[in-house]
Amino acid sequence: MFTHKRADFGQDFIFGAATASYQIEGGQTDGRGSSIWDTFSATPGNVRDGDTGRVACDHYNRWPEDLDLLADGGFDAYRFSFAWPRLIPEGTGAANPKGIDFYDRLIDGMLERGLKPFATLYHWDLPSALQDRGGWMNRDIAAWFADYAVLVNSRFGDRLAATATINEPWCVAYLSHMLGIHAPGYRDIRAAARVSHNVLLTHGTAIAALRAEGAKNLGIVCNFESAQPASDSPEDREAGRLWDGVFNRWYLDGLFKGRYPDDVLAQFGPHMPQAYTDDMAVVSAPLDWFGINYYSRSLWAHDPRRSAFPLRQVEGPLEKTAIGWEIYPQGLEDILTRISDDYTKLPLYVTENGMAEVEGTDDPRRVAYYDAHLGSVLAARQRGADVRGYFGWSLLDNFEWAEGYDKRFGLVHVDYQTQKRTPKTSYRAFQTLLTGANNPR
Ligand SMILES: OC[C@@H]1[C@@H](O)[C@H](O)[C@@H](O)c2nc(CNc3ccccc3)cn21
Repeated sequence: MFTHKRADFGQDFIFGAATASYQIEGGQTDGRGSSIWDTFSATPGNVRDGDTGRVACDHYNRWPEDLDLLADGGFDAYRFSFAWPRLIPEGTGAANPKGIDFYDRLIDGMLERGLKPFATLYHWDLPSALQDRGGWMNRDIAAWFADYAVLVNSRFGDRLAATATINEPWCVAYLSHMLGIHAPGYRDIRAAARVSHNVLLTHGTAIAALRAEGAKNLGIVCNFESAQPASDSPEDREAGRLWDGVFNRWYLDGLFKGRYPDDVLAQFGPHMPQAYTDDMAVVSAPLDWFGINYYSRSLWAHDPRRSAFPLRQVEGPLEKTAIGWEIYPQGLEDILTRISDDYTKLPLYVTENGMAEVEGTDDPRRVAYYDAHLGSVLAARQRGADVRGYFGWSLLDNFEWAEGYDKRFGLVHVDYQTQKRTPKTSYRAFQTLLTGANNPR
């Protein structure tokens, strides 16, 4: 079990678990439109074992059981995402009544169980029809997304505890348009530069539209890692700092200082959209809270072979998870205090933290991982960071993007042949922390 007690976090601290629509819902029916992850995963070579989200955890049909797992575990909140193609199949235009009905029932189901709905408007499943129109590379996506956000707010906003516009703009931009590892799979510095701006412009445009509708408790979720040099050489120290710019400072500086970091701009060079500086007031729109996803650290060395972003990742020596990420709890304390000290005094939520582990329901390593990272949250709070909540990633084993179903992050095991859910030891650890009991269902 954990070494911490619920009282250590204060009575108002929120504990939750997180998921995302494409990773768990399945339900490619009832008017849901195609998403870029449907097409990306259907393309051979993009996802391990050719896995897709066609069925996933069948959450579209099994959501009552999954909400029961959250309630029985003693969680206060559920971080979920809306599937844009389920609500507006073509991305713009007519809404899908069956999509609205699904999320109506899901959100009411949370409220009936005393779970606070923490919503994310976009967790990577862009409607394919919008990709046909340029997707994130088209500046018009800001208006398309704002209209979608206003629809969500009009139908569900009065029941949501908190709303994030976008999950992990770095993944939407760099991972998906520079590295090509996620959908739509571009490997193009010009696309990456333009999307790195458009994704934040879209966020800010949606915030303005939602404010005009009277929406409250608005934020964004960004992913951070502790970017460190692979050696003490000046070149490697510069490489570590540049990656910190790419992964962390681009978003922190953009959102909270209204400017992009010069070292990253220098790498993007002439590929930035013209007059992007005119958008920075919109990009840095005031927020009500800020979400931090943290998993690990990364080590970087100078790589002179590369004209842009001259760096390469180096494998580190620390214990690793089943997805190969080093276990480095200190990095969570560091990023929380850095954001609080250098960027914003907004309420902070750890909106994702967790680890991939080999299949099985007894997961002592994951218990130790969570215990250590919860300790980092406490340490950051003691250093003045206003951390208001923590969400474990993930409630369920699920579709892990390019890794398919091979990598399991769940507190609850899923047998994909039978869809049987089985709480793991780590779920029991949270249940004991949150309810004082270890009451197997
Ligand atoms: O990979 C685990 C989770 C993933 O399932 C979530 O959908 C996503 O929000 C998420 N973000 C990270 C951290 N960022 C990241 C870094 C490299 C590749 C992919 C994601 C991890 N995760």
